[in-house]
Amino acid sequence: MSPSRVRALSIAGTDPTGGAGIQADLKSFAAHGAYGMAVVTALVAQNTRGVRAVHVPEPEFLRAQLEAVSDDVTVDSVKIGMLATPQVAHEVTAWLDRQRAAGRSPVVVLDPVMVATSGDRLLDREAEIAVRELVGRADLVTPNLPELAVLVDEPRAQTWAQALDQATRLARGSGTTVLLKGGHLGGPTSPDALVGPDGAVVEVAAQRVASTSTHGTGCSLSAAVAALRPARDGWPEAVREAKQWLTGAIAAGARLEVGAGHGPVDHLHHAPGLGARPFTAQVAGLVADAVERSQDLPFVRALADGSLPVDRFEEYVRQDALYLTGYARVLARASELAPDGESQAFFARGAAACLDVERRLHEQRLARSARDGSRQGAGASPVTTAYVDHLLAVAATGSYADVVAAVLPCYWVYADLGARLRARAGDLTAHPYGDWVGTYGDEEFAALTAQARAHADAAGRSLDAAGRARMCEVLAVSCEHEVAFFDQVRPAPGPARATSDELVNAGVPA
Ligand SMILES: Nc1ncnc2c1ncn2[C@@H]1O[C@H](COP(=O)(O)OP(=O)(O)OP(=O)(O)O)[C@@H](O)[C@H]1O
Ligand SMILES: Cc1ncc(CO)c(N)n1
Repeated sequence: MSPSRVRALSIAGTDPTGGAGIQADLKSFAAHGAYGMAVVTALVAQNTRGVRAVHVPEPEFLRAQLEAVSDDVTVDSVKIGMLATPQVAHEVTAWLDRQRAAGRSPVVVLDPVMVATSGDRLLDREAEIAVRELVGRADLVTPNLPELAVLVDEPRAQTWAQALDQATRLARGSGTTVLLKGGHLGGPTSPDALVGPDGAVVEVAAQRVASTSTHGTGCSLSAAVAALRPARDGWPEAVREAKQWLTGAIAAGARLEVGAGHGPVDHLHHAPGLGARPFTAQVAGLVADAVERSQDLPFVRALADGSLPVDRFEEYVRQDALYLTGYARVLARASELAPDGESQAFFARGAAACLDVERRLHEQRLARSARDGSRQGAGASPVTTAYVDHLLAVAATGSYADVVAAVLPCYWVYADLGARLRARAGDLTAHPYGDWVGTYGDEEFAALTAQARAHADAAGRSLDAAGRARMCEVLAVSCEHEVAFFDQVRPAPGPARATSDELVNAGVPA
């Protein structure tokens, strides 16, 4: 059996701020599914603003690290970065030669690092010659324009055509494929080109991103290509994929908020679910705000202290029953769209429970009007209609995630408000609306709400930023409707404190 992942080794310097060097290489390997390993050539005290100091361990220690890896692990791919001194370059060259002599031939990508993005040197002048020797041992070398100039021992190219000409001579002379990086040219695009030893040129175009998050782009790109190459057909395939990933990583870099200089790229930008905050954590503030505003409404205050006239409570319950029939349809739609059996069953049970509640409320109303001849009241109010229409619109046009976000506030706002009212109301046995408060403030409803939140988080996990934003919008609108729903009933002044007899059947059971 072949191993499940490409085993990739970075031989490079460090960046304690994690944007360049070994640290960037390991992230880049992981971002492309490789198993990452690292041998340190130099310890660099640097950050996004510049290099402060470089410590190069003894060459013997570098050799010991390299041997520790190759004595034990089959290396499929090697990325070589900062070499610092001629001695370091010679050690790496000698190790590669020993690997080849032993019949091992990992893919070798050489990033001829000479200067950091900040402009600081990372390579001795004398080491430049030693790096030229290494080019011939690599399968791919990835110079930027200044590095290419050093490798061909000529002045820096001023145009893309001059750069291609230098790259062609380097490839022919060394027998190594060159990935020429145009990042330093300026202009609206950031073109790169693969130049083969036979002179064949494959250009890999990419949009230039207006961003200062370019610290370690060269490291990250060469590591990505090293991770991809053993699992792809050729250099063009590996480079195109890596470039596309890097362009996204540069664009997402600013949001990391790392450092005040040239910031790092976001290596994991293409895995939005990874490490991102759960959806419910993202919207918890919105829901808390809706609960705050609801609890201060005249209707809710009067409900909590029991001063609400019973006809006002009945009006609320009537609207709630009308709402629940619509809400049940939307829960059924969530069940229909659900990605797995558990969520399918959860929302189907929710729909059935709502219809049970609605039926009970309806029967109580019929019984009451038969008994005392009271009016049954009109149909759905504009406020109720607006809420139900919002839910039905999401159900008709939205994704499963959208529908789950839309139905969530009905659970969440009620559960949190119920818990507060319950705490505020004290002993419910003597409370005129004790049934209602007890139902929404109880642990069972809190558990259902926690499950609904978990389903929303699961739905949000695999979404990109736009999908998440849609969920947030839909939930925010539902929260507004929740508040408006409570606010539609004004506790009219009046003596009508509910009698216990009137209220026996008025509660809303779960
Ligand atoms: N602003 C940008 N937008 C898009 N791609 C960019 C941008 N800047 C650099 N790149 C790409 O990043 C890769 C590395 O670019 P560059 O030529 O700057 O290498 P480098 O100088 O070795 O990088 P570094 O020293 O920062 O590690 C190239 O593929 C280049 O096209
Ligand atoms: C260790 C190291 N390698 C490469 C670069 C180039 O960005 C850097 N800044 N640091």
